[in-house]
Amino acid sequence: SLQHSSWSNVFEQRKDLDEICQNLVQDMDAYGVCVVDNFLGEEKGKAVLGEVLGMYNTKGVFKDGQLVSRKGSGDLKTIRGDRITWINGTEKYCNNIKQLISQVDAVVVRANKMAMASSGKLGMYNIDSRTKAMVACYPGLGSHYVKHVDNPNRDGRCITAIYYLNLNWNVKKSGGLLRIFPEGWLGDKVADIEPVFDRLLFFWSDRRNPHEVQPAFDTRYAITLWYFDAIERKEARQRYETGRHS
Ligand SMILES: Cn1c(O)c(C(=O)NCC(=O)O)c(=O)c2ccccc21
Ligand SMILES: [Mn+2]
Repeated sequence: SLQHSSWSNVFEQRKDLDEICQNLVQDMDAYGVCVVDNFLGEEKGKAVLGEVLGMYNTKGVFKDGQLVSRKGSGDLKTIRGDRITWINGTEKYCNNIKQLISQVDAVVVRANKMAMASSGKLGMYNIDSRTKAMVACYPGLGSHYVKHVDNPNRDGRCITAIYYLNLNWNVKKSGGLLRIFPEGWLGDKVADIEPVFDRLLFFWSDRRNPHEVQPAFDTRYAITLWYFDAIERKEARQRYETGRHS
């Protein structure tokens, strides 16, 4: 269909795949964090957003947010935090999300190969699989995510990729800033990432990148993929199977 054919040239329209991959290899070497703006372009980005909104408005798809306490003005309010659902992209009405996932896969796989050839840090990994896509929504009202490390204990995940869907997001008004505290950045430097529409973010999933989602006051949507290193993943499975897991 027309929609399908327009996907094939998404990179020609935006930036070509090679440029994005070189950018990723360099930034992961230098900072351990990489931001790619206008990843899909407005039309495709809006198509993905439309599918996410459709899912969000379909009862039972998103799990209820965890109850979190929000230090209000003195009183302790409990609010519902992030709401998530896991998809592999083959579900109904997810064709554009599926295409997004395959575009991110294409970047990660190609950058991994490029880094192996140029002995970049990304080349230390052999990325051969990933998690399903986690679609997350913060319902506003101060919902947030406490400072954490995605993969603190070598579960196999080496790169976190987050695609943000929030049109005209203004952090001053709506909060929801992602603050990363990169280990090794001198002083108390932090990376503040605004969750703006059609932005794709990559960062090392391990202890190099503790991060938090600051309180959001409007609904905040994101799609996250975690990419596995083959060896670390195999070792994690072995530990789990022999019950030697922490
Ligand atoms: C909802 N949500 C998250 O938002 C982040 C996270 O770090 N998000 C960063 C961001 O959205 O900018 C997570 O890391 C996470 C991990 C397990 C379950 C849910 C999770
Ligand atoms: Mn996280």
